[in-house]
Amino acid sequence: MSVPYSALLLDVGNSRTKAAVLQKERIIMLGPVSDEDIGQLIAKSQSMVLAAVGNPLLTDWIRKEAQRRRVQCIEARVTAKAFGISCAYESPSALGIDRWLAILGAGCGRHRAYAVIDYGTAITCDFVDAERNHLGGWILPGVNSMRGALVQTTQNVAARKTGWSRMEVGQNTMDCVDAGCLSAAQGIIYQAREFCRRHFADFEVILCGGDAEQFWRKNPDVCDFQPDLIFKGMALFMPEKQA
Ligand SMILES: Nc1ncnc2c1ncn2[C@@H]1O[C@H](COP(=O)(O)OP(=O)(O)OP(=O)(O)O)[C@@H](O)[C@H]1O
Ligand SMILES: CC(C)(CO)[C@@H](O)C(=O)NCCC(=O)O
Ligand SMILES: [K+]
Repeated sequence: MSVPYSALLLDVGNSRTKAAVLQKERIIMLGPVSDEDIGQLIAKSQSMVLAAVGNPLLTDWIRKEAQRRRVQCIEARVTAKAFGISCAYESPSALGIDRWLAILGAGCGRHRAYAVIDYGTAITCDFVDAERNHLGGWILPGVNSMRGALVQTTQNVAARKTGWSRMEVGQNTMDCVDAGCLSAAQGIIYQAREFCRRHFADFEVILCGGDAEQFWRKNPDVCDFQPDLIFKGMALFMPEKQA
């Protein structure tokens, strides 16, 4: 598939917005952006792809800003089938667009079955077989949400508000919480592999998302890390006319 010339790619997540620029076939990641950055980026663009799961007010403002500046704004949406991949949801529009983009991005040029794990505000894992059927997936709290939920629902468990202990096991409450939440999040890689072994002859596990790198570093032999997957998925939504 030929990827078009140059466009802004915006991923409005639940914690923050991330941007990238698509230049010819290359994705240049700009990282997290402030609302002010977003305005400036839109002003400089001719076209953009928008994918939003968070902050409806900001999303609406982005749409209006694009319209006002006459920037073509393509909104990525989930459909029953796209780029050869079929969606497992009976109501495809209920699937998070970030999940779909990770699925599509990971599917680019891949012929084997795969699992894609997105370590964001929430953690999601989605499975696609070698025939390019999305089988379904998992949604669980992200590491920060896990930690926050523990503090809220227990009397005597305290946790750090920022930063993480890197102890393998804790010898005090806060370290135990950190080690427990990080182990649980890491465990998804092994659970995904277990699911894949039962369902696929051959498979790969790919990680993306704001918290992914640390989990990949601990498990480099059993998974890949592709920080630009969501943007790769978004690039597919650019019409070819700009090529
Ligand atoms: N500067 C930062 N601000 C916010 N989160 C950060 C930052 N640096 C790393 N992170 C980590 O990234 C995670 C959020 O990941 P990511 O940015 O992929 O999620 P998101 O896209 O905002 O949320 P969603 O999962 O809803 O799409 C947080 O759990 C946090 O631990
Ligand atoms: C699960 C999250 C929060 C992950 O970012 C997002 O994809 C979302 O809001 N999804 C909608 C629910 C679903 O995917 O079934
Ligand atoms: K995400």
